[in-house]
Amino acid sequence: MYNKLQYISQGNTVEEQLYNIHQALDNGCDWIQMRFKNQNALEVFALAEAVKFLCEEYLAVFVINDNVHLAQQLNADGVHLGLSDMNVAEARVLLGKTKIIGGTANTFDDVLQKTAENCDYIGLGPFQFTTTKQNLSPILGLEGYRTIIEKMKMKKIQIPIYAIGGITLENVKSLMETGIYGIAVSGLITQSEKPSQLITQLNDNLYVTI
Ligand SMILES: Cc1ncc(COP(=O)(O)OP(=O)(O)O)c(N)n1
Ligand SMILES: Cc1nc(C(=O)O)sc1CCOP(=O)(O)O
Ligand SMILES: [Mg+2]
Repeated sequence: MYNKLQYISQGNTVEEQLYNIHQALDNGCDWIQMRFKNQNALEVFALAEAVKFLCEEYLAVFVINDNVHLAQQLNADGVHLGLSDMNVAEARVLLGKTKIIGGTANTFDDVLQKTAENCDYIGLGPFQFTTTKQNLSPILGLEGYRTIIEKMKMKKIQIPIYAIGGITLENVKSLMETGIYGIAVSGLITQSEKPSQLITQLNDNLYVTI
């Protein structure tokens, strides 16, 4: 099954992105989502080629945010598609059955739609306010996850749910208790001064054996 911790990359230049992604890999992340928004195509391609190589070297999953054609061109492991990106069905035709296609949700109706589209996982957020992404959907908070996960259980929907948006180490235990599958984080890992210790602590809270 999928890793329970996703690192969503950040950085304003190819160099910054590569540094942050390399650091995440070096300190134990094994699922990288390359998220490099509003850049020119050549820079994005150059970064994606380098990240593909790094992820192969570290045996990490390599997912590209938004750009299905780039994921196809580089044979990435998958893509993450938001509510205003290419639809899942079209991406599935381009990428095929074996690639990972994740989708964004903010409401239970979004979850129903992503499930109907046969997404492989859902990024449900935002958990709380974050400056990493502009134009956030309404903030869910713990109660928002509890409500949506409960509705999923009633409908016997079992698609893996990743919480995303402003997540800190202190939030992980209570988020997992809502029934989510895992978490996706960006700033927490990027800005950490002790990334190895942080990633170990995150995984300790994510892979809790009962
Ligand atoms: C795991 C995960 N969940 C949600 C998102 C947000 O995707 P999207 O809504 O397309 O917004 P941008 O990331 O494109 O700004 C994500 N990237 N990853
Ligand atoms: C990429 C993204 N999508 C979100 C959503 O709510 O769909 S929140 C978000 C930013 C996640 O970064 P950080 O861990 O630094 O808050
Ligand atoms: Mg997107």
